[in-house]
Amino acid sequence: MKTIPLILLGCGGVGRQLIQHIVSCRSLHADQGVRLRVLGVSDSKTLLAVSNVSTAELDDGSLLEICRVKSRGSSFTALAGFGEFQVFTDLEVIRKVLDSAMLLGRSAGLALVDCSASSDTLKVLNQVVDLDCCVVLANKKPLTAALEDYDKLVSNPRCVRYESTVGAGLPVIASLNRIISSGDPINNVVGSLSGTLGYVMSEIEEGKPFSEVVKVAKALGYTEPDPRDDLSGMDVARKGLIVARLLGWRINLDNIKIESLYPEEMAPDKMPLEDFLTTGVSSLDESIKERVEKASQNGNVLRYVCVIEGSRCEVGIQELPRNAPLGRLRGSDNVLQVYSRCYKDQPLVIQGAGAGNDTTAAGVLADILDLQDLFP
Ligand SMILES: NC(=O)C1=CN([C@@H]2O[C@H](COP(=O)(O)OP(=O)(O)OC[C@H]3O[C@@H](n4cnc5c(N)ncnc54)[C@H](OP(=O)(O)O)[C@@H]3O)[C@@H](O)[C@H]2O)C=CC1
Ligand SMILES: N[C@@H](CC=O)C(=O)O
Repeated sequence: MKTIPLILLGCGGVGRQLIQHIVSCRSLHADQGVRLRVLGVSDSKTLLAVSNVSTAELDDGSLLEICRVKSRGSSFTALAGFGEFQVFTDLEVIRKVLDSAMLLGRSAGLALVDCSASSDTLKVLNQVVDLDCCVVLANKKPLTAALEDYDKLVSNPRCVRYESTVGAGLPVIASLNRIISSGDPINNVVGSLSGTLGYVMSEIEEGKPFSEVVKVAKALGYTEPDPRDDLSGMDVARKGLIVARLLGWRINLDNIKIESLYPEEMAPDKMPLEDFLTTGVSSLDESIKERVEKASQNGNVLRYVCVIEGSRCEVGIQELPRNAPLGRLRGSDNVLQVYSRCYKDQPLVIQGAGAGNDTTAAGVLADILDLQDLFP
């Protein structure tokens, strides 16, 4: 039986769902001859990990209890004395991850799985890459950091997977990689890549207020921890950048033209999230309703679109015919149209649920399993 030892960073909506998937797929994975050995799980403050990473693992009871505690909103300290694990805080967290990577990297192997929404994980991810470990990301931020950090992170492509960063569980990165490695030049990519903005746009067409549907999108697990990451277009820009860099573009986030749905004075550094959700977002209801109605009078709908073409990478609202491929999208579905030599007149189209904890965590799990040939 193959074993994949892993440490999970981030135990929010996606991280917890990943743990649930790992536990519920035990017998499926056993039939496939592979076992996922979870050595540790962290949130923003604490890492719970086994002391002997060469032989031990967090048992399923402990993993499920970790999920229960975090979904109640409690901290990991509520688990003191529950299972056979040690508690690491502050600098000890990185030390434990790096010690594990040093010990396992060249023998049993280690996958560091980033389901956080933090930029702070970049350093440890790059350190474990240097130690011959694998990394799997749902978190877009490390991949959208400065080019030199990105280059380092993806320097050993066989050991890096990040399918869930674009289109959640949809096979976007894998499909693009196949086209690229076959020498088929990709000329143009157009997509609707935000589950949140897709959901928001199609719900306001039904007459619901913007502020209300933003809150529902958050409750459904579609938004980033701060939904302004979605509404500013920044989350889509990150996905655009990940795709553009995969296509070989040497660009950074500030080379992307981004349209925000809220004014500068509501930005995270100027308005607390709570104020944005209680008063800020509802002050936008009327202007967004007018924009949607104007498009509707022209027989059109509004969609938030990402375009990567020529030397242009931009994300913003477009008014599109209701029956256009992007206009027909409903709910949190994403669509990506890829034009290349082989897909010249009719694009390759990848479409389906593009957000949500279940599909995102399923994408992360599939990425981990995809690495199995690198493990003994
Ligand atoms: N939901 C979706 O549809 C999709 C999400 N993603 C990505 O998945 C990631 C997770 O999203 P989601 O689960 O919704 O986010 P949550 O906010 O629910 O969870 C984030 C988790 O990361 C932890 N965390 C924060 N900083 C660090 C850190 N420095 N080290 C380790 N852990 C940290 C948080 O800790 P604490 O609990 O202490 O706050 C929390 O447990 C995001 O990057 C998101 O963009 C990607 C595709 C789709
Ligand atoms: N917040 C994102 C989640 C997936 O990346 C979205 O709405 O698409």
